[in-house]
Amino acid sequence: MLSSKLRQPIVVVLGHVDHGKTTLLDKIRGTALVKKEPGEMTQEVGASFVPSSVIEKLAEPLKNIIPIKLDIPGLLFIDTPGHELFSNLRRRGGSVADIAILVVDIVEGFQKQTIESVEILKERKVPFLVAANKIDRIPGWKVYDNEPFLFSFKKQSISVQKKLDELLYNNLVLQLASLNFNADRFDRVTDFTRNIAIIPVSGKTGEGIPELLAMLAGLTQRFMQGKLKFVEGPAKGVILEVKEDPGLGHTIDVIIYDGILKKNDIIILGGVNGTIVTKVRSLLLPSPLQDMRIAKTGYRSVDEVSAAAGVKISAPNLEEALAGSPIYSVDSDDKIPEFKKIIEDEISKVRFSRGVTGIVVKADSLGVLESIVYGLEKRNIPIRVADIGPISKKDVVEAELSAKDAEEYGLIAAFRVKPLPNLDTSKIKIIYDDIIYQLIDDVEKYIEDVRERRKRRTYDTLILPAKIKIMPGYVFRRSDPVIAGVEVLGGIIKPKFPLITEEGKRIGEVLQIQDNKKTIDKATKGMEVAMSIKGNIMIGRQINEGDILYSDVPKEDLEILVNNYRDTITDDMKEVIQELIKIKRAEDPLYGLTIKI
Ligand SMILES: Nc1nc2c(ncn2[C@@H]2O[C@H](COP(=O)(O)OP(=O)(O)OP(=O)(O)O)[C@@H](O)[C@H]2O)c(=O)[nH]1
Repeated sequence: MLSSKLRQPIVVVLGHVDHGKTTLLDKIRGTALVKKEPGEMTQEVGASFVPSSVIEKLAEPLKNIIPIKLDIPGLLFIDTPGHELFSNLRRRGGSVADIAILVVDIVEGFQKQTIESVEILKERKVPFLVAANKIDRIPGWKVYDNEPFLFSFKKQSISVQKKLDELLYNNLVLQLASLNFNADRFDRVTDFTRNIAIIPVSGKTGEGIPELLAMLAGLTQRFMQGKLKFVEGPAKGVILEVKEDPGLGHTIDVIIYDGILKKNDIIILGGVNGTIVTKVRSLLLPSPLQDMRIAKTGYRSVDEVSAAAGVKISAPNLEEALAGSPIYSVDSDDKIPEFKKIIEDEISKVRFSRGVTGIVVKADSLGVLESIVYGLEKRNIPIRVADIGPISKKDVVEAELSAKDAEEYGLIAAFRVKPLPNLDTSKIKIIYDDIIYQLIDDVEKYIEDVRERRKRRTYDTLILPAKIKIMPGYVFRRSDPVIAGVEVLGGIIKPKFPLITEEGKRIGEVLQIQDNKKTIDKATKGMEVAMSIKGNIMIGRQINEGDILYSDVPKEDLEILVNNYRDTITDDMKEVIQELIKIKRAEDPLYGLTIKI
């Protein structure tokens, strides 16, 4: 029988923050719970199983539109949505997840993390469909709880129907097209191998859930027969999370995607300090009748689990187990070296030390480390070391070595890891974040900032605040360039400084300064000097004798002056700064906002 040969597809949920991932997953689980017969739903760790009988029941009213006869046993949903756990569902060259639901708020459309989700799905080669969520928020939408979308849609007013299709087109179809994906509302797709199906749903009201489940089941069954073939042999899986459980010590939550895992099996997995070979002490599943999401305490022990399944493994020596690492069971000791090598090879691709000038990346799990490295490399940020575990002396030394070549790379990007005690990290920068993409953004921004600052860092290259007055009766040349006697009223003026009027209008830049016919490189308060000013100006037009001019100090230069060279600021320069801030604020409300003088 075919049905016994296919395993359940593993489904993940991704999307932008607050677009409704958790609500949608809860609704799917809740809907399934209502429709199930006693004993139909098995308990899992880190995942929820929705059996095909439930999906068929939910899709029954739709049988004329989406006819489904399911051969897969059901769908296995990974319970925690989002990038971080998804990263740990890694498998060589791809993901353990068979299909993903990309949740997008239909009203808000694609946001930053939606695009990042698409990128990460592309990278891991996971097909996806789109849940256009929160349709109940469309103005005028009438709620028909838990109905198939197509039924509820039919009962909406023409204007609401139009609005939905408009939002769907503008916020989803066009956005996906810009990422090179063809997509359409699921009931208009004729070729599912070329088009991504968009299913309008509401995680709040349950509308559209029947179609969402039917599409997931139908598509995986139809297009993934090969991948879903169940193999009776030893288990293959991935470590989702490493935990310390009361009374159990260190355990690992594992997703088994192939084969069967039995109590007392020898298992091989990746550890922080090398591969771990151990023996399954017990296989644990949540106790029956317990909400799987809060199943933290009571577990029941089983003799075996078969793919696909989420299970907690208790075994000796799991303290150093590595989330995101592959895990294999073997049926004979001879095979241990072979699988050890497979795991070592795979892990060494993700953990590396290259000796190039670049940053150091430290993370607490293999999958996350891999995602961060991938994200940084896509932004052309070089990486010297990528590794697991707390920040050590060696990491700091590596970052310091990079900093010698380029200050901006004297940086450690840390994901859920901390420095070891008593570590001197004063010579380098550490950026911490628990959100992968935030960390990548922050790293990129820091590198750019250091570069930007370096460009202007030295005092000699700063444009300093200055206030000058064109002395009446001392104009020697009215234009091209203007040559006039000026009095320095405050600050320091130098050749090449751009000048502005009291109204903030740019009028040219200082060409040369002379004192008693000798060219000088700067003039300070109280000096009366001859100055040439180049620019498209004429005395009598844009400026007049007796006018006051200021140097046009860029915002960054002012910040650097105040932050790094505070002791060079004289009282008269301070006054000029205050006047400059007033002038420049008219155009840039942020000018001088961050400085204190
Ligand atoms: N009206 C409406 N509100 C929804 C729907 N789905 C989710 N929400 C609301 O949107 C907010 C965010 O929902 P979550 O499920 O927490 O979103 P999430 O994507 O899991 O958010 P994170 O876990 O923070 O990334 C909550 O206030 C939900 O009640 C929906 O279909 N309709």
